[in-house]
Amino acid sequence: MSELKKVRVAVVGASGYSGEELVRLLLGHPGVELVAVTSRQYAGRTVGQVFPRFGHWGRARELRFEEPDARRLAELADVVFLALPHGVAAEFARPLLESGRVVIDLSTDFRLRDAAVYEEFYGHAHPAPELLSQAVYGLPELYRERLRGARLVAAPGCYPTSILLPLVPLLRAGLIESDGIVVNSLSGVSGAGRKAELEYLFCECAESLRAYGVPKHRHLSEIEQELSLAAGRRVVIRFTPHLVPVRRGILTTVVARPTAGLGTAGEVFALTGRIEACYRAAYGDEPFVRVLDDKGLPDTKNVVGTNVCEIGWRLDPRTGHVVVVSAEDNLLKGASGQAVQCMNLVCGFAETTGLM
Ligand SMILES: NC(=O)C1=CN([C@@H]2O[C@H](COP(=O)(O)OP(=O)(O)OC[C@H]3O[C@@H](n4cnc5c(N)ncnc54)[C@H](OP(=O)(O)O)[C@@H]3O)[C@@H](O)[C@H]2O)C=CC1
Ligand SMILES: CC(=O)N[C@@H](CCC(=O)OP(=O)(O)O)C(=O)O
Repeated sequence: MSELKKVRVAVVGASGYSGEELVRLLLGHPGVELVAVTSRQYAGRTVGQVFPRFGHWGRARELRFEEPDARRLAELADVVFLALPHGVAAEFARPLLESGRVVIDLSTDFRLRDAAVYEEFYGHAHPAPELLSQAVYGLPELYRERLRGARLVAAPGCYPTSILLPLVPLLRAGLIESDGIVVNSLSGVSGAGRKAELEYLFCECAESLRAYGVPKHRHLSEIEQELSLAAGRRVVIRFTPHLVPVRRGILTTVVARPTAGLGTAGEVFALTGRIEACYRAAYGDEPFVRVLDDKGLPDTKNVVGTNVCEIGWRLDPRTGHVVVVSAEDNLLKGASGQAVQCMNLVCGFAETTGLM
């Protein structure tokens, strides 16, 4: 990619929470020019008017939200980010891809390989099944090589990222059993999007905690798809998401059974070494995954505002389990930061550009 010619990028759904983060990251990205942002409710207003915190950027004072129009976006931009509700994203992806544009989709529309699984979890037929085979699952730590030069990127969900990063290396290495895995996740309220719905009003969720999506949250579809690929056999997990009264951040706790015994001090010592080596091999060189040493467990305050997923773990010889904890910012490593990381790979920029 030439130093002089910037990649022209657009964000569809730029007034939502993940769209806002994309705008912030792309305004500061040295390799791109943000040429268009869309919002139906704010069309005509500048980015600086809608998001006063961006007002110090000259570009934010001149760039105006516009009505979403796929044909116009295809004329203006080389790369288009879709930060739209699922279903709507596919409607934009199809014409943009037909016009030869790169699409980086943050919704669930292209994350599943099998349209029948989509139908099972989303309750309706897939809106563009013919495009599924060309989508690359946008988790760079797993699919880096396929992302280079991809035309359609399906950025993973926030819960899936927080679950796949800790679990995939252990499954691939055969260090844990693929059955009986239990996962609990806690999400900040921005995970639900910037919409006015009763259950997300301040008085409904402040100082209160609740589980939801039990027993079959829609993210199970992509989580089990990717865990099954890692294990080489069908994996079914028990997953319970919770809403917690913070603005952003996800904390996930995974409990799994090691394939090796934990009955003696020697076995504990041996498995400790194998898990350490496994994570070192998987993430030792990764810029956005931080595996903590045996004194630390993840804490969302250390990752909110960053594109980092933190992972920590403990063996529990008393019950014969391994407990792995991860923390990430749902709007960054769980959404927009990861999408920009993918764009960097697609466009040939250094992977950390605009994200450090
Ligand atoms: N929030 C999170 O933590 C994460 C979200 N995601 C996914 O990313 C996508 C965006 O999420 P999020 O930012 O939270 O959503 P928000 O609800 O905050 O924002 C949605 C955006 O889409 C626009 N929009 C909504 N409906 C339409 C439509 N029919 N046509 C055109 N534009 C529309 C809205 O603007 P306007 O109404 O003004 O047009 C708004 O800009 C979703 O698919 C979500 O599931 C993925 C990972 C994490
Ligand atoms: C707190 C909350 O409501 N979270 C959302 C997850 C949002 C998200 O990650 O969106 P995708 O489905 O596009 O991945 C939920 O549970 O549906």
